[in-house]
Amino acid sequence: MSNRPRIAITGVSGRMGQMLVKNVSDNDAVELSGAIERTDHEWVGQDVGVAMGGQPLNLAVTDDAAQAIAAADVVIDFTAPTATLAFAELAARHGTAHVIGTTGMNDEQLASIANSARKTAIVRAGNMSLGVNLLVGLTRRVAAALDEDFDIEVVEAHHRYKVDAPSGTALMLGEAAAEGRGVKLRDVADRGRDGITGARKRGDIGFTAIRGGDVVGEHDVIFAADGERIVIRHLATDRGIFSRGAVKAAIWAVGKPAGEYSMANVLGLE
Ligand SMILES: NC(=O)C1=CN([C@@H]2O[C@H](COP(=O)(O)OP(=O)(O)OC[C@H]3O[C@@H](n4cnc5c(N)ncnc54)[C@H](O)[C@@H]3O)[C@@H](O)[C@H]2O)C=CC1
Ligand SMILES: O=C(O)C1=N[C@H](C(=O)O)C[C@H](O)C1
Repeated sequence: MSNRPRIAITGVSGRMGQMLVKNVSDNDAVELSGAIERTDHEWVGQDVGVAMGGQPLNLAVTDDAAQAIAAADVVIDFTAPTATLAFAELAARHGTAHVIGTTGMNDEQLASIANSARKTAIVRAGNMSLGVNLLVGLTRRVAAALDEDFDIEVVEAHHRYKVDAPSGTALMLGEAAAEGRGVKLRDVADRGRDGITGARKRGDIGFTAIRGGDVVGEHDVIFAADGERIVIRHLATDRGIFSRGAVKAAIWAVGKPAGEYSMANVLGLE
């Protein structure tokens, strides 16, 4: 009997799901114990390795999330908000740790996640890469050092299939900038300019989203003043950075007390 952490992965046919299956099954320190997809998905019942076009991994894709989550120590979840809420409730019921990469959740959905985190450890981040989580700290510090003569804009670009905007990462960076300035993002966020918008309001934090092609994920935080501009940039070229971060978070989360944690906690950045 192995005592390696047993990891279940949700949405295994997805862009992130497939990357996670590969990283977890290649990692000798952990065991891939569950491969979950939505009911009616054509992969359900097939070996997950074969469904991905590779060698068998001796694990069938299941739509029985309750059973797979109950049998795991930790579930890694990059799917969609409503699915993630249901997985969080299952993880809480079974005391399974939960790593959430899903973005696009509204305030009510985030409150439901916080409720599940009263019963199990949840690591949630709009971006699981080391680089972006370093950038978050940097953005907070630069925003704290500058006054409102510097207009803050967050610009992000992603592939044509992304369904939410601004990206989870853009919102993390916006939150960090607002924290640095000592304001609430909800009071200063300017999202979706169109038409006669009027001049920019001093102190606002603006968001712009570009969608196209196969862009993995690009984020700029711009501090623009009269006569100078600071740009902090992160470019992702490989989804492996998110996936490896999520596996690190999963190993870290096993055995942690109930609560909601960030990647900064996992990476020891705070
Ligand atoms: N936090 C981070 O570092 C990152 C977060 N993401 C986020 O992860 C999420 C997924 O992204 P992608 O993999 O690109 O999307 P995708 O559309 O390729 O994959 C989503 C998968 O979830 C599955 N799914 C949906 N509902 C389900 C359910 N009820 N049960 C089981 N499976 C279900 C779909 O069938 C699909 O396979 C998005 O919210 C994205 O923004 C993506 C990359 C990095
Ligand atoms: O949907 C994606 O692809 C990504 N989503 C995350 C986000 O919303 O920030 C992280 C990364 O940028 C890729």
